[in-house]
Amino acid sequence: MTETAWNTVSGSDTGAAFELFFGYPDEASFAATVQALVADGVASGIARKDKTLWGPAAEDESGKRLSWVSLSETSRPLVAEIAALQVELRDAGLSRVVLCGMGGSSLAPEVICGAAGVELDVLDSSDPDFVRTALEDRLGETVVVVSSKSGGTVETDSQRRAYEKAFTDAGIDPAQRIVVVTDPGSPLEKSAREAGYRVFLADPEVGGRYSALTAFGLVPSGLAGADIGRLLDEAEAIRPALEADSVDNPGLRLGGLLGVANLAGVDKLVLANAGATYAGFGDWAEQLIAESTGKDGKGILPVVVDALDSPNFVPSTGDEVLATFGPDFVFGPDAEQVRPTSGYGVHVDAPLGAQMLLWEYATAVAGRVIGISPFDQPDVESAKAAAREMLDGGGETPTPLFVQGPVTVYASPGWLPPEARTVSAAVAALLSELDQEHGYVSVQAYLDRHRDAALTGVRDTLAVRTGRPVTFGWGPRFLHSTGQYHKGGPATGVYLQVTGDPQADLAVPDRPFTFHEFLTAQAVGDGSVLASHGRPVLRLHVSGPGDLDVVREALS
Ligand SMILES: O=P(O)(O)OC[C@H]1O[C@H](O)[C@H](O)[C@@H](O)[C@@H]1O
Repeated sequence: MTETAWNTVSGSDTGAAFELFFGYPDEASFAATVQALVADGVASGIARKDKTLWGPAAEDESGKRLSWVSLSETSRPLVAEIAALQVELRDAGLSRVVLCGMGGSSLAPEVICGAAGVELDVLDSSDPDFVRTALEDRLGETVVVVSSKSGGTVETDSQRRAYEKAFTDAGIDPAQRIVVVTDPGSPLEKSAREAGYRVFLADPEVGGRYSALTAFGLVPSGLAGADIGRLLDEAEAIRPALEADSVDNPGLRLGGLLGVANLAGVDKLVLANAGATYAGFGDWAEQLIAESTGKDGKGILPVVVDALDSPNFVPSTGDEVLATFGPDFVFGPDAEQVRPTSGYGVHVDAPLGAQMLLWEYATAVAGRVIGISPFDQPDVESAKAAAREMLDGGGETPTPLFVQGPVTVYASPGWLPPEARTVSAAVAALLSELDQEHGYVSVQAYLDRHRDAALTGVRDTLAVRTGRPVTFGWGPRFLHSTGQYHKGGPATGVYLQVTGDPQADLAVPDRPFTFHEFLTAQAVGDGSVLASHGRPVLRLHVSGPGDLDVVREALS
């Protein structure tokens, strides 16, 4: 066990409500890193949108991605505009809000609404059962927010088409029900204007995963009834602390800690909720950190766990920073409290708006320390291209290796021994490929994340079985989050895909593919890209949702 030095920083002197508790094994390198960040004026540089902070190669992207620093001010006019629309919609009897959007266009509203205790149905899937269930629920009271920064994300486009058809078939004018959030000049802006939809344009100089406080975070959340004015207040209150070139700056400290840990070979961040009301924060932070840092063979893999006693949080494997968010203090020098094996731990207590801005700063700072550009996502496109190729009839149709009962087994070439001809043997072979120093297991379920929620339990099962970090992601949602890290980060993962036949497929209106064909193309496409990076991919395809028990058994 590495000895840890513990340290706190709080906002009590500045009037901002935050407290951070840090632990690190090597005080000298942590202090030197933070002092260098102070001396280089990194905090004030980020605040004034200095695009040179991440090196010449990153300048083009950084130059158009730094407006998130002042959103607590620049987004303020949206609050009244959204409130007026909310009243109008409520008066028209529209009490249910559905959000169609992926990654940065849906993860923030999900956590904001969860924290506020207001209902927001997030439709971030191409699973036909999941989409159909959303379409069939209270259509007469539903308003749909379609959010896409690029305006070209196929999942979001397909969901919009499905809702347009459902409204039209029900004799409802889609223009009365669809609200669009997009960047100025996107294809979605054009088609939405032509269709007569209400359009909110977002700040184009903010990337998707930094867009929580833009129209992408605020419009769906405000329409669902969250107090978005307060969210902006919380972010505004912590801004001075984040912009200060001071060793007490919580963004420099958190980012410095992540960066120093990563340079020392610690490449996972196990994130647990320690009593925060904003439970989905881990999923939001996962996208921010994985997409921002996971590239050029470097990066930090977030491992989001359910609870403080989840495997991977206790005990940890030694290549992880343990992190908690929320009010409950769990780390400390006492043996009674959690002691990270790597020596690196951090607890962040702050209201949601402050928490979001703080992690954005910290991620940008960590990017500088690690030496990557925190604003691009160079490897996300490869999976999209492979899915497109499959849908266009190109790409290789996968051949099953064997069938066992309701499970059909596929594997990427070159690693599964020919004698492994049961599901259990195939799983054991995949897990035997795990590097014991830095390896991780990524479980990727291309299923209905509401109906099949019980499958998430396999994360803990596999974490206990392997003693290694295990992530669980729903496809295609994770493709817009950890997907970048899987392909761009260190090549240490083993990948277990779970796919299934739907109860019934669903056509994507006016497109030459169905939702199930699209979902399958996404799984196969991403699997082929992972395999092309030399990583082992095992796919277990079940005949129906009832057959997931067989998969669960094979994993235990
Ligand atoms: O908002 P959109 O343009 O539809 O993009 C949704 C998501 O797409 C990609 O996966 C990007 O890597 C994400 O950063 C982004 O949040």
